[in-house]
Amino acid sequence: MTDSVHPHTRIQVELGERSYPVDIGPGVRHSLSEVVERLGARRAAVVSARPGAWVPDPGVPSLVVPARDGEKDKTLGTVEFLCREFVRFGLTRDDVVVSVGGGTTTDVAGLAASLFHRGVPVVHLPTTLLAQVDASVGGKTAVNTPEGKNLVGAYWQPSAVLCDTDYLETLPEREMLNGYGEIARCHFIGAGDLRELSLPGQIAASVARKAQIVSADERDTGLRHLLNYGHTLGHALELATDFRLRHGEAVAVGTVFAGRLALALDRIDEQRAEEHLEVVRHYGLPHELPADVSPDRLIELVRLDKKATKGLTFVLDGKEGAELVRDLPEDVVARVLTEMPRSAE
Ligand SMILES: NC(=O)c1ccc[n+]([C@@H]2O[C@H](COP(=O)([O-])OP(=O)(O)OC[C@H]3O[C@@H](n4cnc5c(N)ncnc54)[C@H](O)[C@@H]3O)[C@@H](O)[C@H]2O)c1
Ligand SMILES: [Zn+2]
Repeated sequence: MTDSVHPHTRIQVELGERSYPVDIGPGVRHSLSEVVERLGARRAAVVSARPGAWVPDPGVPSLVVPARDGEKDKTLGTVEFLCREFVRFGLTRDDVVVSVGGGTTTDVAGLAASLFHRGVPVVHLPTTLLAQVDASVGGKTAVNTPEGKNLVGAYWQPSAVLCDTDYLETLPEREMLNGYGEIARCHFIGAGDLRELSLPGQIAASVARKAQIVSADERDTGLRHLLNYGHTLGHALELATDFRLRHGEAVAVGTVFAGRLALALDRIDEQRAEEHLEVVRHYGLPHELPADVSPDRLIELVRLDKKATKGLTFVLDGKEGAELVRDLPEDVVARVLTEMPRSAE
């Protein structure tokens, strides 16, 4: 609560010396110059996918490098392009990289920052709901190769994240839904019921839960699995529909499925399984399997998921909360998939 002009919420990601604040609220982008000053940076390279008017003044000499959101440009080629721009500008390790854009831009700029001079501080200004609640927080950065998504990356924690909710004013409805898919899954991984909160409140609560999980397991060797709630089937659905379903939509269907699978395995009762459907529907997200995907195909894709070490592995709700459950019986998974509600087309 340090911004004198705009009310905002601050969530601290606790990681010892690498701890950082995530500020959430309308207008928080304007505190960029304070953040840059606190970091002691003399210059800033601002990688922005948004129009110039949305890029706040960093308060120091800066270079704005135009970027494009989207998976197509989330490549090592873009990382190289950015690094070369940084060199030409004379950016040093004592300066700062700023990203302004969706999760694809925060990912690619974050990776460039991690590599340039073996690591320059980075400040993210995520402009989509998904990037505000998920991609910009937690320090995972990555780019795609033609073989697959997020195959090349690094852990590089930002020095600060400014989630300006004003950015969301221009965000298309479908992109809002995409972010709600991640907010909905937070309900089942310990964030509690966020349905009655304001949008900034929902973002703050989702970030707070992610911050707790990341603090406990920065390098994804345990608790961080929880963030994949709904994602195992979600990833399979994205692939099976050739990305016709957006990530958050696929995660929403995966969340409903996770509830039904946990019920089938007697881990939760019927009411809790029903809550999965209610939460997903509350946010206006899809809850049915698309008509044209077969359970067999989905199971095949789940097996290929990079997070699945062996057998069928899902993050499932239970009496003590969600946890990673390995080696699930294939016949049960197949039956629950077959019994899922189906969309008409
Ligand atoms: N690093 C992580 O921990 C992490 C976590 C989750 C997701 N991700 C990554 O995030 C990416 C997805 O992020 P995304 O959903 O933001 O996608 P995105 O960056 O492609 O942006 C989605 C769309 O929104 C548009 N857009 C962005 N901001 C806008 C605004 N303010 N107004 C209007 N339009 C706007 C973009 O032009 C784009 O068309 C994926 O590549 C995924 O791998 C990373
Ligand atoms: Zn996700």
